[in-house]
Amino acid sequence: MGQIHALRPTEGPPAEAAPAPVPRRGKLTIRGLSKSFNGAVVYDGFDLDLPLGSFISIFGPNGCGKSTLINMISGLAPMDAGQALYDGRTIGETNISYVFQNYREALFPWIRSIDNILYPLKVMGVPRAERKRRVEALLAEFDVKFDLAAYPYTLSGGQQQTVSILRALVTEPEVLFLDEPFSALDYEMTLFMREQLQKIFMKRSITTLLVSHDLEEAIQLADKLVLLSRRPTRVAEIVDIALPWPRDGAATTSEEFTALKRRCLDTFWREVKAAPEPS
Ligand SMILES: Nc1ncnc2c1ncn2[C@@H]1O[C@H](COP(=O)(O)OP(=O)(O)OP(=O)(O)O)[C@@H](O)[C@H]1O
Repeated sequence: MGQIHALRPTEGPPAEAAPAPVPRRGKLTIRGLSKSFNGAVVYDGFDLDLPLGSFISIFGPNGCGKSTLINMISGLAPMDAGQALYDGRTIGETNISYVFQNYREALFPWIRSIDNILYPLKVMGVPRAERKRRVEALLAEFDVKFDLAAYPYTLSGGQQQTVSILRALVTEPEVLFLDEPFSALDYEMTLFMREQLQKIFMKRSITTLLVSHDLEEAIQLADKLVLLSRRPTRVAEIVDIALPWPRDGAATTSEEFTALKRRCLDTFWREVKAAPEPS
């Protein structure tokens, strides 16, 4: 998958004239999704219903199709068959942002970090005063500890990914897709980013779909954890994570958290042992 930063401008009048976004509480409905690569079936008639306005983590065995799933339902990759509807609307009618694992290739190196963040708003034709308002509002929520006037290549990995995430959020998306956004960061930075993301999510309740290889992260951030099987991929289990927010590092060692992790691991190992890894 190319490391692009997908932004889908809202259709209709310029953002200044648009009303404040109303959080949607409908469902993301995936029906009859099928996908094969060179004859290898990844999905075959896959169905899934998820509540909008929630933080959803997607976890499963290596190569089961986690990225393929979010790429298809975000419109970045074609489905062979099936559809995904957001409260009854297609992805083309929904305002989304996507953050990739590889932040280095996602940012424009020739413009300053702040201009990377502002870029989608410029493309959308948002007037200057509104652009300033949106960025200031976002920066008030996100603890940025570095100079946004710096060029991306002068920043650390965590700082660059912060810029990517801010750029994704500044368009006030209804749905945010995150494909292993922290996997290239060191542990300290990862913990900090998880905290920042929770702060944003608690305030904005953006529908968020996170693909993670890290079960602790997947549980810590999610309202619901979707556990996938081996290919052809189906839903092995959907686990409700009803832990109080925010969930700091200490929360991940609580008895309740540990029990949830054990339950998810039981399902994971059952699925992994039930079928050999496909070639
Ligand atoms: N563009 C492509 N062309 C051919 N095969 C692909 C393509 N994209 C994905 N695949 C294959 O589809 C399967 C699912 O890939 P995908 O990257 O979605 O899985 P994943 O669960 O996200 O993987 P990982 O756990 O390694 O991150 C894998 O076998 C992969 O090799």
